[in-house]
Amino acid sequence: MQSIIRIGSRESRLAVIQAEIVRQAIQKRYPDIQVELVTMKTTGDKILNKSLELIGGKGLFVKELDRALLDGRIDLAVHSLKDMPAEIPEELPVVAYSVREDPRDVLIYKPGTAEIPEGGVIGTSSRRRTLQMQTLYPSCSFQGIRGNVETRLQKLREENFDGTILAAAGLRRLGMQHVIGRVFSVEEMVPAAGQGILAIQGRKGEDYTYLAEAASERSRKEAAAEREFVAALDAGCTSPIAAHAQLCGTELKLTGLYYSEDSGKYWVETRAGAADRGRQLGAALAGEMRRRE
Ligand SMILES: NCc1[nH]cc(CCC(=O)O)c1CC(=O)O
Repeated sequence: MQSIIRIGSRESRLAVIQAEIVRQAIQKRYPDIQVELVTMKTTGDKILNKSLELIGGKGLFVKELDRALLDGRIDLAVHSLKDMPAEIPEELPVVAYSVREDPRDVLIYKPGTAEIPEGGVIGTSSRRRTLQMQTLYPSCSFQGIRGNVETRLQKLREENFDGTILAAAGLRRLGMQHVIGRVFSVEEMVPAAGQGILAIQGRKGEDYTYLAEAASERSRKEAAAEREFVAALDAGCTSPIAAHAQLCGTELKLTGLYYSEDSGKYWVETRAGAADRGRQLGAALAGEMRRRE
């Protein structure tokens, strides 16, 4: 085993905390190995003023780390699984999935308030969240809000927003769960595929048995079903298609959200299948929902 392990991550505070979770898990098991974080700015982080759609989508947040992994400047990269594109390069597979943090989305009210007023303005750039919020808060309007978690909370304080929606996972990892106003159930607001799970990416053909204790089989199974559902239906990174799976014993329960660009309607459905056949379950639910359109 190597004497030093370098873990790459984006520079945001949340990304560093997430990489640190993985670093500590490895360090705890292998105290004699040096485990280091290497942070880097990604194209997606540099161009915050343009919409993700214009600049080329999710992949932008991972490209620089992919390159560093290929070059051997880092040995692992830690990502929020939900930010990873459907197509992951074959040479850079996900070699472990973390235990899942709270997968739910939450609503944060403007500081000093405890509700969204009639006709209020919700800050979100996510079509998935906007679509489901229109059902929950039909009188509200929606405006884009971008940046990392801290920036969005700052915009909520200073700009004309009555609320914003974030992932509970990110807030909890940042120790900022006190800002949470309302927690949405995964049925009310189907989370993004992979939400709350950290993906640890490595190089093909290398031995990553040292990650065994940092990895969750449960997350791997849930992620397989969720990501297959999205991959089977997805038109692109800004599509509102969403999925959430829960392992219950030997069974996986998968909830999928399917959106039709033609009709502007969406459907949420749940289906169960064998725990070790997550991909088949994701594909089956996707096929079923597409036919229902
Ligand atoms: N889109 C940004 C992003 N990517 C990952 C998280 C944190 C939650 C997670 O790990 O799934 C967030 C913040 C958010 O959506 O509120």
